[in-house]
Amino acid sequence: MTEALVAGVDSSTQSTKIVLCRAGDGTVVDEFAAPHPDGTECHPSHWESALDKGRHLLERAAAVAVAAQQHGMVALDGAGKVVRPALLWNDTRSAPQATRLTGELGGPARWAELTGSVPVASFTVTKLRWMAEHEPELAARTEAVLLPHDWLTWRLGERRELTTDRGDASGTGYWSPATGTYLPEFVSAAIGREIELPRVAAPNEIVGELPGGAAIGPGTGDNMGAALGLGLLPGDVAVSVGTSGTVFAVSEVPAADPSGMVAGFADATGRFMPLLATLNAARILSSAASMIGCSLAELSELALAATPGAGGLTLLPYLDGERTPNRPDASGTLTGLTTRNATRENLARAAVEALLSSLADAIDHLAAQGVRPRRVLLIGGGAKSEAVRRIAPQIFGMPVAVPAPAEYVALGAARQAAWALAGTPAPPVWSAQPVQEYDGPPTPHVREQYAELRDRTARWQDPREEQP
Ligand SMILES: Nc1ncnc2c1ncn2[C@@H]1O[C@H](COP(=O)(O)OP(=O)(O)O)[C@@H](O)[C@H]1O
Ligand SMILES: O=C(CO)[C@@H](O)[C@H](O)COP(=O)(O)O
Repeated sequence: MTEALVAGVDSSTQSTKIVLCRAGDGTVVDEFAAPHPDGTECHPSHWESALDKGRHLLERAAAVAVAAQQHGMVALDGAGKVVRPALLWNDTRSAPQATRLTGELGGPARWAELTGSVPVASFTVTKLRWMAEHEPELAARTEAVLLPHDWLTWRLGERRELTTDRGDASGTGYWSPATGTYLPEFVSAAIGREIELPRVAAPNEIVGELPGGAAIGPGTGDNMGAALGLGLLPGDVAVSVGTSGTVFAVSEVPAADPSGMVAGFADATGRFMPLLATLNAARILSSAASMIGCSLAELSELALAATPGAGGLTLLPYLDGERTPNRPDASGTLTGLTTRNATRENLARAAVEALLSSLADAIDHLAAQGVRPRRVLLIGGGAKSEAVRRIAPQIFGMPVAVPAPAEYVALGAARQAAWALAGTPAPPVWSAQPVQEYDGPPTPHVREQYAELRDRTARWQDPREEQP
């Protein structure tokens, strides 16, 4: 009898990826990828169209599950129609609403205690408030709100029931990882009334079937999917260089950081997942490559040809504002430029060092919450860069393990599908990917250069922020 196949979807900011795997050990037998519009808002129909192009993989699966970019606001009317393009995790227009909601509902400490996080513009709850203030007629038509993975799962299952999972629910700002319950008063504070929220399914629950009978798992947020796909263990810290930069770990206890740096999310297996997300990551590299007029591969070679510190050239990579730290109005800044260091190599190096310094700050904040990395795993599209791999240990001050490039978010979704199919208490044990170790001499002066620029610009780029 041929072994059952399972399919996992990753509907992320820039593209849709699907893997078809053997349910028993996760061996990938087929893959698919298709771009969809990125930006900071996107009509969900584009995600569905991209997914439909890969439906031939889903039709070979006995079970499927969808992981997707977190936080996006998919507002539905009473007939289940999308009322507006989804505002996405990287849209910063609701930053003022995040500030107001934080103050109205007890301040950062209470938000952290009740929801695990202090809301910034990424969080769904702030987008609901933005819509209520700026698009009242659309808010009045909104009868339910879903996340991107919820909506795709609902559409795949022929709209049987609105469901979500703990992992993605924990990024809304109106669900509590500590109690596992919704906070309807937070939704009412945002949109002015209670609206329908998806039921939070169990981590391995079958929540629907495809027309051909394949089971559909609950799905999850993309970072929760990546943790499941990596088989992240306590002590591991994942650093993902995708459209977003994320630093996360799995934990047996919920996090609650009143500073707002660490988001206290839930994972996809019933545990917790403290996480920091930056708005700028892989696109720091593509922007630098565009400025220099080179490919990403050439950018890597140029960066490796320069010396640590880029001759004093330092980039603050807040190209679209920044989420962590919460500086939505910031912009990128290049400093230290002289006739001596103005080279393509130094600009490429400064871009890589900016990306990695930003992520090193995130690792430090996670450690301050008690999550000290035993091992750092580097994943995401940006981890394909040899310069990123070789410079990361120097900036992080510790060795870095780079698993073989794979679509870990989609793999995690496929593993969840296999878990739902098996109905076992724990997810199936899948073969771990081989890792390549990178190490190098620490270069603390690079982070000192970065920290000085980061802190100096905070004083003049974000006048709204309270200065210490
Ligand atoms: N060799 C490379 N060097 C640097 N960046 C890369 C490389 N390959 C892909 N990327 C970048 O990785 C990003 C996509 O990574 P991915 O993890 O798939 O992101 P997401 O999950 O947000 O779609 C793109 O911005 C792309 O430019
Ligand atoms: O907002 C977050 C995490 O809180 C982002 O990680 C989004 O989930 C987008 O992920 P990618 O498109 O970068 O995978």
